[in-house]
Amino acid sequence: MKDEVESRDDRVANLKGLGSARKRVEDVRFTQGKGNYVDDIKLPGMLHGDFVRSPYAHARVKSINIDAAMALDGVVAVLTAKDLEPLSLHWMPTLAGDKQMVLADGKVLFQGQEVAFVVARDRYVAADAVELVEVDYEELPVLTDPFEAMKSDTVLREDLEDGADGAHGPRRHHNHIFLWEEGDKAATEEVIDSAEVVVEEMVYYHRTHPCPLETCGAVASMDKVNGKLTLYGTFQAPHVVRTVASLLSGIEEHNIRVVSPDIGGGFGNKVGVYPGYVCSIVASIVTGLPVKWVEDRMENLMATAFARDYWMQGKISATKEGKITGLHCHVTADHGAFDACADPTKYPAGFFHICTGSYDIPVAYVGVDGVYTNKAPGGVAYRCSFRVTEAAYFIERMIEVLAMELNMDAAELRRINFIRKEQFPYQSALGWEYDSGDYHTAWDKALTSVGYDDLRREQAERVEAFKRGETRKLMGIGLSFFTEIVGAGPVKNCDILGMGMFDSCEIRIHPTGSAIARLGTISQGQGHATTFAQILATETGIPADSITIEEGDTDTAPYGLGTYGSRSTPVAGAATALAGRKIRAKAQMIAAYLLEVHDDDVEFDVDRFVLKGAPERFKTMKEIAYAAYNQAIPGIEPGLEAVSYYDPPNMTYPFGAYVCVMDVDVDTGTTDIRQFYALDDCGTRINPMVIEGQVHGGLTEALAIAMGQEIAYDDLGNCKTGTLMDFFIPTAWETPNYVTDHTETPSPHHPIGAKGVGESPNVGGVPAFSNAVHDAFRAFGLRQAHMPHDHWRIWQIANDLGLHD
Ligand code: PCD
Ligand SMILES: [Cu+]
Repeated sequence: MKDEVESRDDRVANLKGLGSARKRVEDVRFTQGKGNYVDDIKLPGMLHGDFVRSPYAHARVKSINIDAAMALDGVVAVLTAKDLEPLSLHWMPTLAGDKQMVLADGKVLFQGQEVAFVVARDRYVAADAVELVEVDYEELPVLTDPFEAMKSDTVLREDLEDGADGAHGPRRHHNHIFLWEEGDKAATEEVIDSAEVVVEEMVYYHRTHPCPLETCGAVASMDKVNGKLTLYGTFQAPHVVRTVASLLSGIEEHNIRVVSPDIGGGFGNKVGVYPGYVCSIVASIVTGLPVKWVEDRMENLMATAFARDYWMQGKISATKEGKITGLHCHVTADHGAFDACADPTKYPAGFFHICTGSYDIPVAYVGVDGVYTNKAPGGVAYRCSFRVTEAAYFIERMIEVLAMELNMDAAELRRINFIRKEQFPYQSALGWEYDSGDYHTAWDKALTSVGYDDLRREQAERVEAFKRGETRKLMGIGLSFFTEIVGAGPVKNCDILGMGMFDSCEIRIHPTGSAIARLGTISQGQGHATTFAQILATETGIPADSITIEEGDTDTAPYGLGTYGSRSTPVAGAATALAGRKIRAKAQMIAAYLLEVHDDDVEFDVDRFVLKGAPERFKTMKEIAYAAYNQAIPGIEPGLEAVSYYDPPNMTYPFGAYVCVMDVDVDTGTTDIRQFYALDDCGTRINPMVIEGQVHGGLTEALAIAMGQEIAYDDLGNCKTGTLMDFFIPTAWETPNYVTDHTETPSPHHPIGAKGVGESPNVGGVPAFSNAVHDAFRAFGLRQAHMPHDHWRIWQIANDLGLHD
């Protein structure tokens, strides 16, 4: 009997439960070319769609002639707004309460906007036909600057001109979308006006793009005989897509099946609904054949959701000793042509009001003005839970600027303002309740690990050597301490298009003691098949290797709001733990019956229920599972299944301390990252190896954003960064070696104490990289220089500071 001789440690190890560095089970498939992505789906008779897109950023569409395209052999249909109008599908609702043209209706508002949808037997024929569609445009004045847009007579959204009120209250101007405010404005202004020290700065977080490896795509298949629509796609929220598709098309929701197969990275890009999805569905309904639409890289960069583009005007006040007294922030948010921002409905600026950061700031105010311009719509998280990276960048820049003004060490300034351990749960001035944290411990650990004092000494010597003309390289120490807010989250204040942001897990234990669990979330590479099985292993005593995790098929998975905003662990992870506990509760009754004792006389131990005080008498979970299906147990129904829907009482607040040490070449503007240290605290850690992978990935995206990646436009609204020749994606060459570390402060309200981690490295990483660049020039008076810090811009900083003279 192997079981009896196995030690308890062996049994724990065998589970591969919480805390074990279990290898990612999905990688066997991915590394052997066996992944199944949208473009791998090939259905009999499948047609292919491709878009005619606008070359202009703002133009009236005078006419569209499809004759030549239709005449091309292999072309089945060319859809324009006129075809969609009778179905009321020429416009669609956005996640932010605005509406967006599916196909150009009278005019175009950004370069790359969808004008017509060609459907052909072959992807290449479709592309050829796109060239044959003749569109007559009349160019209109282009607005690419949100400050200009708010003054201009040019009306971008003619459809809204009469309506004074938008989805989030009154609009001040025809190009204004909303003003959203939080905090006490009057009290904040009073504190700042009478403060001993005040600094003011404009901090710009430029427009960028998630640019996942796999672009967005969908395959729609309408089975007219049975009235069933199947939609495969790169969806980060498959259930929401099903509900929206049902509401828009009128097809009953049980007749729609949405499947997210393997996804090659999401990063927020695949949260929203795009015209390509709608057009594939319509085309499949019209033709009766499956229709595939997969965008190419240029289309992805130019037309699907961008991220950031926040102009943040800040004021921060403090005492002479450096105690912060107030924070004021006004944001001008460039949303592009339609407000398609992916945020919980009540928060048009996401969770930007986490911008007081990790500091105990007594009073604060934030106001965000959303503005229309002739740029692509979007405003997605891109590895940050709804505008949290903007907020963290803002406060971490303001802290640095304040430290300069006070002539103080920036690490010390942070230390004296951190929320103290005993203040948690902490109520922030802008309304959040931080669940738990221990910032001082994390900060001290980080600074000790990097040898902070020695680094500062070396930096000071370097500045002296530079002044003596002995070196042309400066040294920057980039500090960042961040608090994230993830796990949306309480249904009472977070919903998307009216759907409360709970999440779910359903588990079914098979007679032989293995299991399948399904969740309302969907992995895009995060490793859910690995980690969620670990939660269940610890909760149910069934080894992770015996549990299949399935996500993404709305016909089988319980309803959930999907994966973004690092919500899977805080919300679906909690549902998973609770579903596991329901299994365990039933298993306890079965075990007691089998052992012929009272329920309370048995207790759970790793993978079994043992008789209290007599652990040699036990029933393993395997035995219990078998009994659940094969014995008639009085008062207990057969089977072993559970489902849990979880509405979190609060969000979780992971945090971290990052340090980036960088050498900057004053003459070439090139940078060399010597060291990058990242300490993350995400509460209870499910899988340390997955966490490390998440941190490496997130830091590399942060590096990209801070050091070169941007979506840039010229004055005519031409997108200048529509290919990977111009849009920076770091390779192994630019990417430094990261040192990761952690502290572990559990969330008090999460069943297993876990917080999210996927987004943290972006939120904390961007300010660390950017602060390093700024810090290198601090001795020469640099206060604020906008990202991305590419070589040319760094060279310019040096030049403006007179360092080339
Ligand atoms: N404590 C803890 C936490 C966590 N974890 C792990 O880690 C991961 C993550 O998690 P989270 O944080 O919860 O998150 P999720 O929800 O899952 O996911 C999401 C995220 O995720 C990240 N990561 C990643 N990765 C990959 N690979 N891919 C991708 O795509 C991605 N994305 C990105 C993003 S961007 Mo947004 O969407 O923007 O909002 S959001 C996001 C998983 O697996 C989990 O389990 C652990 O272990 N522990
Ligand atoms: Cu965000």
